[in-house]
Amino acid sequence: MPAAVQIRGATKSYGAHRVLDGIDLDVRAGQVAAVIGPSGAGKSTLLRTVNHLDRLDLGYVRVFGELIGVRERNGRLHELGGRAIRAQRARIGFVFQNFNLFPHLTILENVIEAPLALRRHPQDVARRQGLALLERVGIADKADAYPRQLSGGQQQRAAIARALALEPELILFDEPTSALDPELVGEVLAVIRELAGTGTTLVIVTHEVAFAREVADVVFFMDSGRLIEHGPAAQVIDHPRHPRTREFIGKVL
Ligand SMILES: Nc1ncnc2c1ncn2[C@@H]1O[C@H](COP(=O)(O)OP(=O)(O)OP(=O)(O)O)[C@@H](O)[C@H]1O
Repeated sequence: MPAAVQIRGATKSYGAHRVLDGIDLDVRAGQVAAVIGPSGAGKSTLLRTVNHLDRLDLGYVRVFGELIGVRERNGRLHELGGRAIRAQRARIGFVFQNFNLFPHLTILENVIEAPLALRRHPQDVARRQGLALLERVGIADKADAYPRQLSGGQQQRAAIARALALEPELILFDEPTSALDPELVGEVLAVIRELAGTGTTLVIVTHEVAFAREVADVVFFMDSGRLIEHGPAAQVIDHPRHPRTREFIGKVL
């Protein structure tokens, strides 16, 4: 079975600033992976390359064996077209820091938009499945409300329901709780915790190191565009080997 996510030689610069510097990373199918590290380390950029929201200068990403955003021809990588990239993206759930719900659609409409447009599910089937997902994240009573009428925690739970609606085998979370007031963080982590037990592969960029230790099978510590250390959560967080990891963990825990 191919790795759920395989990243090789990921390198990317903005101008003279090398944001990703030759990263190799593997996440096995069904694993929960957490990516931690200081601000500016390149965590979000790395995550965004996994569904080609950001493009690599060098290296490649495979998701379940398939090259993402590029194809190989004559030993070189060539960009795929927009339609092919969108089709790949539809198979990968993505939860953004700032929810990214459509403001003009109700919560239920947000959740069923992709199944209706991409999977051509009949309206009643999509609505039934959408309501079940909202039930699962605990906001079924908000189905007909608009995003602005919900708290940040409720909006993020709606965004998770939306990510689940296409039944992805892989879900990427980009700092899902960092835009939330502290008292709302727990309700979103509870939903992610529940997902972590279901066999879906999750990759979570997070500042919540204690949460990473609790749910992650594998933790990746990044600094200055490099992958410094990785391994089981108990090792990387409780017994870090690298001095830079030790310094970071010492500050945040
Ligand atoms: N579109 C962009 N243009 C220029 N620089 C960028 C762009 N996106 C990110 N960067 C820079 O790349 C570096 C890595 O950013 P990234 O958001 O990936 O880090 P991060 O580890 O996720 O940080 P944080 O935890 O603060 O979100 C930062 O120095 C950031 O300023």
